[in-house]
Amino acid sequence: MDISDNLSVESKTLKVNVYTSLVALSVLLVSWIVMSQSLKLKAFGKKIDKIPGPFSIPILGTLVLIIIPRSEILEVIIRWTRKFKDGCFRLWLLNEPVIFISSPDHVQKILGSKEHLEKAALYQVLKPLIGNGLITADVPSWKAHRRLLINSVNGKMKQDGNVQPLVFSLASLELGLGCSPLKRYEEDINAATQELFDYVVSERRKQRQTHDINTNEINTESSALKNQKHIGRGALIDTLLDAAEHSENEITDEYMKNELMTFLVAGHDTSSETMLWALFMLGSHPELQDKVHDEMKEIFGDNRTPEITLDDLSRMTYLDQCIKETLRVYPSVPLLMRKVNTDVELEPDLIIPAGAEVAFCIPAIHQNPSVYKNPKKFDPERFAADKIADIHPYGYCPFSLGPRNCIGKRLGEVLTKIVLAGFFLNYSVTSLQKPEEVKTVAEVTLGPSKPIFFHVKRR
Ligand code: HEM
Repeated sequence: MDISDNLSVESKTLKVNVYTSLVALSVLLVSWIVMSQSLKLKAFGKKIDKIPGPFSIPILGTLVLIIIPRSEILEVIIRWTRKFKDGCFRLWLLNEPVIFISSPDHVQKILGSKEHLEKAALYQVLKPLIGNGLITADVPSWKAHRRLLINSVNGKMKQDGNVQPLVFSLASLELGLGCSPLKRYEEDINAATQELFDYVVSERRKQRQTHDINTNEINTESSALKNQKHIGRGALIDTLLDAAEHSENEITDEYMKNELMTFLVAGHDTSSETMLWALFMLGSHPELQDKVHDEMKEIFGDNRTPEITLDDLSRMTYLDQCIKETLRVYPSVPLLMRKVNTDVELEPDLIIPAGAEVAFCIPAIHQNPSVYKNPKKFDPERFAADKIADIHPYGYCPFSLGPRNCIGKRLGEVLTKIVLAGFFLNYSVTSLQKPEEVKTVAEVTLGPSKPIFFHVKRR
């Protein structure tokens, strides 16, 4: 064996040693990461378990949830809200904790804060449908886009005193999409809508270009003609296209379609479920329905097909109370969820640890007996002008509250009101089932567990 053989054996041994050390180091590193993660999780779990809740076991979580039927789940959550101190309890969904809160002061601490704007992981299920639109957006892009869109949602209504066109473009579609036969074709509708948006975005872009060329060619000082360029603008799609023209906004076609889909999804079923529940409640309380009809007659006299204006809507105070009470008893979005970024001290002995997911069960918040006397009763008088101030501002949240509330709140209210106003001016309705016979099913929106039947009569 010569010296070069020795060197080659030594270098092989050295290589083996380096590999062994690297493998050992990697194993150590991975074990350290796993251990520190599991210690963190254990510490996190311990903090969560300081919050009371129904019986749960490690890994499998709160087992009882498996056997509760879908139509009972809301009632069970409301019961737990009443059972646990301060209306706060934790559930374990397998290994993932969720903390439910319901007291208005606690709700305010999270929804009212600028700190806790992040949505919970559950919202990811909506991403295939609406991508990074406002509802599912992460906080930085939400901030940029919310600022951009808010004026186009509310501004359009202020410009057009007559709100009827809004209803024809949105609510007629709403009533169609909200009804159950079409639910069967949901996938096809979604695919077709995406295709439609492709078409709408590209056509609108072409139209705008042609219009820009024409108005530039006219080259006149007439302000009327200059303004023509903006006729029809102010719609959501134009706000997005305007923003896309300024590259710093990074508005892609994909984002534009997702945002249009977000507004369609967020605006339609919510408003149509509200209309449905309002019909059901007023159809079950004929004396309240008569008051609504009297109000319509007072505003419109014998005109059965009026062009309803914003001014007319502001005079419909009793109908407004009925819609508010409908949204209290049947909030069309039953569940909101956030992830908190810092520890939140709800009470000195009740702390939500940073990183936890918090759920707001709106029906449970709306049936809090310390906010509402006799909470099960449908009573529009709660929202009369001289009583509304008695309601804690965070005890009523059908449109959520705080910085990340519903951007379409005003539009949703106007749509619902105008459709119901037209209806009660011309028709009377009787619900063929009693309220106690119809249960609710909480999905993304709050629907009835079975079809509701009405008898409708022309007045
Ligand atoms: C009665 C009708 C409506 C109800 C009850 C309602 C309720 C809500 C609620 C509770 C949220 C918060 C969701 C969450 O935090 O996860 C929300 C968000 C939202 N709503 Fe509505 N909504 C209604 C109508 C509308 C309409 C008509 C539009 C659009 C034209 C709309 C667009 C949106 C959007 C885009 C968001 C996300 C806002 C953001 O994260 O910044 N909503 N809505």
